[in-house]
Amino acid sequence: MPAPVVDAKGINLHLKSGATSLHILRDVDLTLLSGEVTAIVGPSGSGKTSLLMVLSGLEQASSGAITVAGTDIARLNEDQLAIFRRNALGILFQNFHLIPSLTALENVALTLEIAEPSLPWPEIQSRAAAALGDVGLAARLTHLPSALSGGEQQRVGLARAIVGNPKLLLADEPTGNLDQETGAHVIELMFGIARERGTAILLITHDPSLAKKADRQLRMNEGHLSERVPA
Ligand SMILES: Nc1ncnc2c1ncn2[C@@H]1O[C@H](COP(=O)(O)OP(=O)(O)OP(=O)(O)O)[C@@H](O)[C@H]1O
Repeated sequence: MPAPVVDAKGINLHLKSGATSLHILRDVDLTLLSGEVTAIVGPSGSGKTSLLMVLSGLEQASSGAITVAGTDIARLNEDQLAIFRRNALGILFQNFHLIPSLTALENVALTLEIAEPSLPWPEIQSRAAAALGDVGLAARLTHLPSALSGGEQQRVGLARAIVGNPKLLLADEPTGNLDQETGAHVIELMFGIARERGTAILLITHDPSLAKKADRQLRMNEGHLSERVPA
């Protein structure tokens, strides 16, 4: 059996809020396999985003062990973590975070250029265009974000997240700003691309109908992560 993309064991996260220390993640274990889509649901403030922060190395766990794509991320310094994020991770946010002055193609190309600076520019452009084609935006390459619908902007975000072929795609409420139908379309594209390429996906969502489309559903409650028993 291939090694999991994410192997996290006994993760605890304490954060300071003024004089008090909050226990945000409590003995979290998580294994994510290549090509598998896992959804996390749970109440607001239960620790879902915090878990994504820890898995991406943006927040350091207080205890526990985390291996992502074969790398023990606790051993990496800030510079190594930045390289790890560029090479192994794709991240999709609720707010699309596109650069407003760059076209769809330039937004995706810029990410690839940063991740793989040695690639020749024509190859960067053709891979960025292919990623936009994969999300159905081949006819929108030269549009600025302001000339794209919300769903199209999030598809540019998805193209940007997958253009470097990450092993792990982290998506935090990626459909939160979209209507139900548009959101479902983005999710289907995302799941299809990930399954085809063997990317592991961790999706945070408040929408039970989207969570149901995942291979596995987990529930975060007060920092505890458990299997979700579907209603
Ligand atoms: N930098 C921080 N310092 C102190 N506390 C924090 C910090 N970031 C998050 N928290 C707290 O950690 C808890 C978990 O937050 P988190 O954002 O992970 O929840 P969530 O489940 O993603 O919520 P939501 O569904 O509303 O996005 C919350 O109580 C939050 O106030």
